[in-house]
Amino acid sequence: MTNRIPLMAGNWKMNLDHQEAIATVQKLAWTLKDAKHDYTAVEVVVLPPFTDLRSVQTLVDGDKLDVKYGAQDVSKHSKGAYTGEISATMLAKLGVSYAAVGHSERREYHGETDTLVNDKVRALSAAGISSIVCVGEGLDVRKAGEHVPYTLAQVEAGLAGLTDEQLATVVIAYEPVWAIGTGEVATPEDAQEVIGAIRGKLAEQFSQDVADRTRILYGGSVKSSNVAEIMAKPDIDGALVGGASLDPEEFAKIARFQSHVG
Ligand SMILES: O=C(CO)COP(=O)(O)O
Repeated sequence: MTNRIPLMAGNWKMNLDHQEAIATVQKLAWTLKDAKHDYTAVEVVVLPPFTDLRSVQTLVDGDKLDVKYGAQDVSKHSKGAYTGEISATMLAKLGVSYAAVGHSERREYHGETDTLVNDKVRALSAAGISSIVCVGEGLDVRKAGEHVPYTLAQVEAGLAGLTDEQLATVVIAYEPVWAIGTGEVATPEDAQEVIGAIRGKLAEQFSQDVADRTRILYGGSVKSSNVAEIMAKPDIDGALVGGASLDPEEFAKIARFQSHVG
């Protein structure tokens, strides 16, 4: 038995300003309260744009909400002349619990590499923030049947040289690029194949203990209608949800996936 607590994280991407963020998190928290959601059984996290974080913090602290929040990216640098960057310590000061790193959109549009991902994980760990390290193959790689080795290489390089202490703050999200925002969800079997392989890789690269305790999420067109079958797979510990997380009632249903299981 493992004690990996399922994690449902909503990546808002570049959507919802700080006022919309307040309304959305309020609605999410109320919906989950009505459903008597047990946050110790399924952790619920939102990843709003940076400009929303202070407002979300004020709401969460003021109303003592159990919803956690995080960032979609972070700088590898700790401070200084890095125009436009946001440091892990700045995020920690805003009560941020998680930050995504290496999202495929950042890899594609901002040239983010596995080496940079590795530096960002280190910076976040030093600030006490959990990384959600995103990996996953594009359609060409999938078609070539290379999706497992491709994704495992991202894991290997992204986490290279990390200590047990640094790994303790890492969550991995497997997001096949062809399933992001396309409505084309990987089958639960596809997701389990790669996520199971990632867990095997963690055992080989680090230890069985690290493999057993690290949470690995699936991301790519997750909705309330498909989350339960994805979560039924043994190695899948949660979901990184894009579009569907912008609707707080839909995202609450995703977090309540167990109530859909027979
Ligand atoms: O990229 C994603 C989450 O990080 C997935 O996005 P969608 O859920 O919109 O496919």
